[in-house]
Amino acid sequence: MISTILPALSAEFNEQPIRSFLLTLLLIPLTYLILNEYVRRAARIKGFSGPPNWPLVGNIPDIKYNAAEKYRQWSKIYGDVYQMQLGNIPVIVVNSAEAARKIFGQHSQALSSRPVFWTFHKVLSNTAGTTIGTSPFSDSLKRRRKGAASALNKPSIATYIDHLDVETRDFVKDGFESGQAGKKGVDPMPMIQRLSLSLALTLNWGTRMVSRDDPLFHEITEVEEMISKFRSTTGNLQDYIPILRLNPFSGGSMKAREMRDRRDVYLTRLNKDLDERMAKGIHKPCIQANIILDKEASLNKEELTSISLTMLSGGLDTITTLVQWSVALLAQRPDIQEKAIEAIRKYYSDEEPLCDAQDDQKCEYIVALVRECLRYYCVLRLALPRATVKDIVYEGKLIPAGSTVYLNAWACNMDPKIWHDPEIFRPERWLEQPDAPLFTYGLGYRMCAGSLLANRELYLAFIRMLNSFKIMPKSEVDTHPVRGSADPTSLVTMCKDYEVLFKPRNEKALKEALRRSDERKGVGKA
Ligand code: HEM
Repeated sequence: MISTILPALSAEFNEQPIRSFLLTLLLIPLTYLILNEYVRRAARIKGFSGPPNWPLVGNIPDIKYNAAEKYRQWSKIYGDVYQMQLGNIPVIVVNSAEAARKIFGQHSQALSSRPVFWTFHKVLSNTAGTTIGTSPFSDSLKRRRKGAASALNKPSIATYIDHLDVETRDFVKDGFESGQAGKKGVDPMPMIQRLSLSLALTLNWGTRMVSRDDPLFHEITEVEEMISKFRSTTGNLQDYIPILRLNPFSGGSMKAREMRDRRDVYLTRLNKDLDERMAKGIHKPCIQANIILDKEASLNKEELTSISLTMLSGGLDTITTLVQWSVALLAQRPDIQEKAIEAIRKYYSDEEPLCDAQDDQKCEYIVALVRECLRYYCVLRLALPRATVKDIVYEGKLIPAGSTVYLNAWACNMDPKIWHDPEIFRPERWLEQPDAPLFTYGLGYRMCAGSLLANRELYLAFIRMLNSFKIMPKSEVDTHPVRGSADPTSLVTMCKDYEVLFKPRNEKALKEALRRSDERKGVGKA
């Protein structure tokens, strides 16, 4: 048959070259579309229903904005667990507390991997550039997780209290000074970014970020923010539509490479500075130095860099955006601030605005307030995507090894079977139901390794900020977690820019507390 078709085609080309050329131009993409459609359909996971989807792109156009909320709405039609398709890749989405417990809780090991994305893993990162949170399962990941887990467990955190003390104190001082004691509006975002970054640098490299005027502050926050965008599960079309990877001028890939190069510069500088201090014997104890000196840690250079990156980026976009949303809400809710002050007064007077840095979350209302902020402003709404390494059977249906699974932490936090009023911001719910599940840190084997540190950091920052200031709105901002999102396509949800007034509750006591604390710690020590 081919022996008759080929000569016929060849004759057609010779007789009608332009028509044949145009026809070929049309036929190639059409053939690709048909073949790809076959591949896409074959990839679907049997037995799981889900929303209808488009050829080539699947459900990408449907979930471009506020994906987690769209998934939550779909769960009302297709059930708690359904599948949708991003380009060629089918994804199982888990939307309720009960289903999350059954799938992520009972199959922890089976869900121990992360999917590999073209832009992030193949263009942006090599092993050294991949954080623990974005690494697929491997022996190297197990070693890196072990290193990070021992640096982030309870006994280790107890040794970081001095650092938490200095950084949260400087956060309050920044609010007081840049806000001119409540007279000038301030944007709290850079303040909290400095806190998070300085803590990460101290814990990891033994060096502080004293001021937000430092050019390194701008470089790291800008690059890490851009890199976080490349981790967007919907922003990079070439991740799901293989043919787009052939485009050598892809703006996404070029930008990703530029960010990788810029990140390499500051990582090399931070590592080199620490090496020099270690060689001179003047370094401060820190995670990198501990691992380098630990002969049994058996981590290679790439793995060490991966841990540094994890420590650097782990709290940078999560803690910062959470505090940004929370301060905006508190400014608009004087009633919650009053309740917080009433609860704080059981332990600290207004003469002690900085409270006690050693306080391990004894004020129950502040603990409840932090948990409610984490629930309501679940910043990583789809946690981090998981890949299965073994088959899972859920309600008689098979999720085969190698599948991608999303935990819709946002929907689980809003589960009406757990809460009768999930849409309302109400810290008291955590006093009424202290054992209720919180999904913001994920679930199972790959759950957030930094949650204990984050909780302690948030508690101290909140109690000090609330006992030092009455927070008042300076500009308007929508604090609704969906409507108010500044970039509804982003992996990490943040609110729009705004300003607040930090009015000291007792200015004299605050000045004195900051002065005494400066004296004790040595102001601005790097
Ligand atoms: C409010 C602050 C934070 C939030 C909301 C948060 C949230 C998350 C989430 C949702 C995951 C994925 C969990 C999963 O797949 O089930 C994760 C992973 C991770 N987080 Fe956090 N995180 C926060 C702060 C931190 C901090 C401060 C650190 C470290 C300094 C950290 C280190 C990690 C690490 C190492 C992982 C990867 C775990 C793994 O893949 O094995 N996180 N985080």
